[in-house]
Amino acid sequence: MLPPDQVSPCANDDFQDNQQQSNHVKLSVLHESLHPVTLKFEDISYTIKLESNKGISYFSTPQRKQNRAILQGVTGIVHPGEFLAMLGPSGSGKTTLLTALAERLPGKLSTGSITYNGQQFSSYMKRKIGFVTQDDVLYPHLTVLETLTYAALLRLPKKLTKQEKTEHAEFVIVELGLTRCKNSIIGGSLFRGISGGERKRVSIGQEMLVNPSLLLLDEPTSGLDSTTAQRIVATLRWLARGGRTIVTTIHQPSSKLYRMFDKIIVLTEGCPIYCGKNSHVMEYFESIGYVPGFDFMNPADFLLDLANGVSPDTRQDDLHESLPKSDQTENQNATKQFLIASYKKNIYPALKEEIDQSFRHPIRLSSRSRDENQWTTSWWLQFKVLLQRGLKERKHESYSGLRIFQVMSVSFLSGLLWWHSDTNHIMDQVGLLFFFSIFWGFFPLFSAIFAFPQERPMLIRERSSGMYRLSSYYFARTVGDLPMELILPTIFVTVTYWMGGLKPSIIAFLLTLLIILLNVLVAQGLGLALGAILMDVKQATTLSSVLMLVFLLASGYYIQHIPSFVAWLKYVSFSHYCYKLLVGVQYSRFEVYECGIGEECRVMDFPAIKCLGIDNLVLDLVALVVMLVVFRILAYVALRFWHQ
Ligand SMILES: Nc1ncnc2c1ncn2[C@@H]1O[C@H](COP(=O)(O)OP(=O)(O)OP(=O)(O)O)[C@@H](O)[C@H]1O
Repeated sequence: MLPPDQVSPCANDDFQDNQQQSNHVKLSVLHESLHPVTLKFEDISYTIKLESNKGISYFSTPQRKQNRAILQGVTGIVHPGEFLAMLGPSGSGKTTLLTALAERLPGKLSTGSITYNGQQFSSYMKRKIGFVTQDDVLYPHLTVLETLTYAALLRLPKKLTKQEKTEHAEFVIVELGLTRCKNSIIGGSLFRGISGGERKRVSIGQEMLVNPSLLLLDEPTSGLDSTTAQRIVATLRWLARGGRTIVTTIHQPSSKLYRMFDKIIVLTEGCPIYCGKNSHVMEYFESIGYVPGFDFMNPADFLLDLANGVSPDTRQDDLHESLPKSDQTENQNATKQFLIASYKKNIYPALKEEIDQSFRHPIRLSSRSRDENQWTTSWWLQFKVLLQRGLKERKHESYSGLRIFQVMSVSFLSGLLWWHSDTNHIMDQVGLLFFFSIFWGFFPLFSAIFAFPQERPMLIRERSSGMYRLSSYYFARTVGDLPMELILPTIFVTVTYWMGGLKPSIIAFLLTLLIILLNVLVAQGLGLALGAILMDVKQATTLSSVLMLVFLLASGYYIQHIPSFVAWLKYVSFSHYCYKLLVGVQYSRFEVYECGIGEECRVMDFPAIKCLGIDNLVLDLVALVVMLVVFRILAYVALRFWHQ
């Protein structure tokens, strides 16, 4: 396999001759762009509203929202096969521009337009764009190989077999120099995994896999050593030569790296001061009076100095000499203003003409491309892969010893506390049934709240690139949680039911278990819905604790004479239905208990049970099933609202 920097730009034929058959398949998918894209952006301006408070006191009145221009009049064109870099000081708007080009800005552009082959952004284009963000959003418990293999399975087209997709993932690993750490876990904030540079390469690899026509990268070399950075930029250049359009932001490239770009845009405070061919940049600045201070200066350093308003010592004209030298900031601002004005006068007209020219010959997507299935993989495959990935990622969490210990210890303790209670101690027995309904309401509810808010960044990233349907993700996530959600209550009920001396009947035991499992699913559904609606763990936890407290009190165990104007509360409490069903299964209509010495009373007349009224159990069952469906639909709708 040829290293990327040795690949000739037009060497597709040589390539095919030199590579083995298997490599040929991988390279053809990775190297050649099947749908070249010309990216044009014209007069882009983007403004955000900032809310500022005068003081930091809670009592200070909020000031009016201020507008802040982040981008102003940025124009450019990048053809297939070109590699464009955005340069500029920190805060100059590079990331914002890149995000705008990926159509992922949270707000709308104030002015300007972005087109892809002369057409607006579409769901078709969404799948042709690869976007590598500055922060790597990766699953911490997966290995490098697993991360890239799952991405390959989800993102590569249906026509490739599983084996071929896996080989692609392996190929990208070799290509990005990740072989040594391919079996290491990614790692997170609480446990160490691969290094920051390796994480960045995994993020790039995920996007490389899909053979994007337009690849946008936010600082792909930050935190990397110069050799690795060079290798990555060489790979990107190689990808560009395959007919892709590649745009990257870059902070402080070495001169060697800098020379690999075809075009550059230099930004200062959101305004462009240069946009065009890399080979012409020095010539241009020389023409307006700026040359590097010394012969071997890195051009990138020179440009960054200019973007910061720092003019080199050897300025050839004395245009600014009249400015007061003592005031450095003013001087720098004047330099920036001069550079912006020069751009508008000298570069913008030519750029505009180039864009207008290319608009006359818009590249039309072939009807085949337009009609191409919106999704690269089937619903079922997406579901299977997401389920498998979710199980792997969350097995530490779901099957954590701590969680199992928590449930087992509570079940043994409850078994001991209610040890062989019998019907004669009916109050205790009813208490155990109520405890079942409440414990298996709280536990799954609070576990489920975290599901969607925690996975949101990943979902945003993957859905933005059209990786899978929301429905396949939703089903995979909920189904993946089921085994542990159901195993733990099963163990709990088995231990506590028999230790607690409840009705010694297999049927009664199985019915009790089924009711509790249904209760668990309802509580889990409510947790998922609250998490998905609020998308904030803190708010969802607070609301859930209030709800559970209301359910606890309104279920009919603690208070038997609830005032009629709040009595309806029990009808919205799933714990109430669960408790009622458990009591109904445990006691038969004509069962008696010892209510005094030698005195027998009907169980149905026991105050707590009488108040509960255990007739119409079918209706209670229906209520639970309806809640199960409604909460899950609600969770899905809320998720769809957040991830349109
Ligand atoms: N949502 C926002 N709220 C407040 N300020 C914002 C927001 N988005 C962007 N900005 C501001 O816009 C400016 C440009 O931000 P951007 O991230 O695009 O810069 P950058 O050139 O990529 O910086 P860096 O190189 O440090 O990543 C910054 O000053 C930033 O603080």
